[in-house]
Amino acid sequence: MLAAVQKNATRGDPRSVVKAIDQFCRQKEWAMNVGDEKGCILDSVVTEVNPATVLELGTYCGYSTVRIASLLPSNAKLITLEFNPDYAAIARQVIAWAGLEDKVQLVEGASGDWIPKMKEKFGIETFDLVFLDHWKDRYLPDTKLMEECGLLRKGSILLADNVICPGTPDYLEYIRNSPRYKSQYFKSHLEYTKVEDGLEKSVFLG
Ligand SMILES: O=C(NCCCCCn1ccc2cnccc21)c1cc(-c2ccc(F)cc2)cc(O)c1O
Ligand SMILES: [Mg+2]
Repeated sequence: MLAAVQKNATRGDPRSVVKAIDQFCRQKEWAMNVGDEKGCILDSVVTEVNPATVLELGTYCGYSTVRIASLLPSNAKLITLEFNPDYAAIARQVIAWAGLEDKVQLVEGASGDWIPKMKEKFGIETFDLVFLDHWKDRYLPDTKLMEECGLLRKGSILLADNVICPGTPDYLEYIRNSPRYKSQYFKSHLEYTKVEDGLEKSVFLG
């Protein structure tokens, strides 16, 4: 995938990086990027929220990192967390090829360890937008952890990938029934397939 980006995408052009990855995943080999269809929904939410601070849980190869960072205002910060060092190494190169390294801080480690340290380590007060795309059984515990650590403010937006496939039933149950969130489901498809999937957008009400 990285070779395809370096071969087919223009340095400093995030859109060409996104296009090169999508082409590779359609023509050569499937990969678990959010993809072009759900990616358009992600773009519209990022544009609408126009966040100053973003947390992405699950960098993978940096596809959604590039999509988000390319839409951020100049002073905005995106912190992206990746557990797998091999994925992180690839993502750093993809993000650099897109010319977005100044907007992105890639951190290696587990969400459960890093979320409690966000304030002290990165001088973050609260996140305007959180994109959840990591282990599906961590969406719920990490959302509760973010609440407990005071990382969400009235109006913070959570956008969760894969709420249908692979699925995050406990997260959906919680977020859709909690009086502290207003949720909306964006029906779509699993990246590069016809299988149903979707994004759940939730506003923290404080
Ligand atoms: O598993 C998925 N993503 C998570 C990958 C591992 C994340 C690890 N990680 C990263 C940061 C981090 C921080 N703390 C702890 C752990 C952390 C995923 C899977 C599918 C999928 C796969 C097969 C299939 F047949 C259908 C669908 C599609 C997606 O879009 C996905 O996102
Ligand atoms: Mg995903």
